[in-house]
Amino acid sequence: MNDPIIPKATAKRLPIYYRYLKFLLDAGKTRVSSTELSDAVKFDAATIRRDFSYFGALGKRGYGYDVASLLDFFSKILNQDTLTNVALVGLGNLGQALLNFNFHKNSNMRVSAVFDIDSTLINTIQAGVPVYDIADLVNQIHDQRIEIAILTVPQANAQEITDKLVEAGIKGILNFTPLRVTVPSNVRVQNVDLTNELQTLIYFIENYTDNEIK
Ligand SMILES: NC(=O)c1ccc[n+]([C@@H]2O[C@H](COP(=O)([O-])OP(=O)(O)OC[C@H]3O[C@@H](n4cnc5c(N)ncnc54)[C@H](O)[C@@H]3O)[C@@H](O)[C@H]2O)c1
Repeated sequence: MNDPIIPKATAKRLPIYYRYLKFLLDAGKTRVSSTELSDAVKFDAATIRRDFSYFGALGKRGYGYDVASLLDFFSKILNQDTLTNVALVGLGNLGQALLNFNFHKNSNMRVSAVFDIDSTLINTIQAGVPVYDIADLVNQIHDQRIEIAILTVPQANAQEITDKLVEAGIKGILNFTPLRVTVPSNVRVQNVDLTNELQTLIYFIENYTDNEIK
């Protein structure tokens, strides 16, 4: 299926909509209004209506949105129907935490291969996932057809490992290292920086009084 081209900000809100709609469905709710959704997910109702309109999902006045069909639609866009195997590179403090978490709330993606240079970790199974020598990265990722990697190595090794991931055919990298890695245009990098997030939160708390924050 060809995904519709949607604004990045809308795409970022999709998993949040998805989680809440799943919660509603599990709770036996069949429909939801944009106002109810707005209260739950804390985006204003107009934003939600605009977001949904990108998918051709138009709520009916006095009825709202049909939960099951929205969920079905979002799950296709978010690829929830197919299992996504993810590689984790760097099994230190942060890598261990992510591996133990292993996206259990979302049964459609999981870390299925770990890579490290530490000989005490290589060829062991950690949290049910095999740990490979970093020297095998290109071969393993290629053979296992893994397209997404989480990068939790020291900053000094980040670019070198990124280059190997690109060589192996990775399409997306969730980069936790502070380095803004360089990749070719066909590879997407999503940077995660908890310090930034915390600073942003502090800024909003100090500068805004209510929930006008998007
Ligand atoms: N984004 C954030 O909010 C955030 C938070 C904490 C840490 N970090 C970053 O995440 C990274 C990991 O942090 P940490 O505290 O887990 O570090 P760590 O030192 O505990 O772990 C690093 C791991 O990478 C492995 N490693 C080292 N060189 C490697 C290589 N060439 N190939 C494969 N594996 C290699 C090490 O053996 C170790 O297991 C760092 O870059 C750190 O700055 C980011």
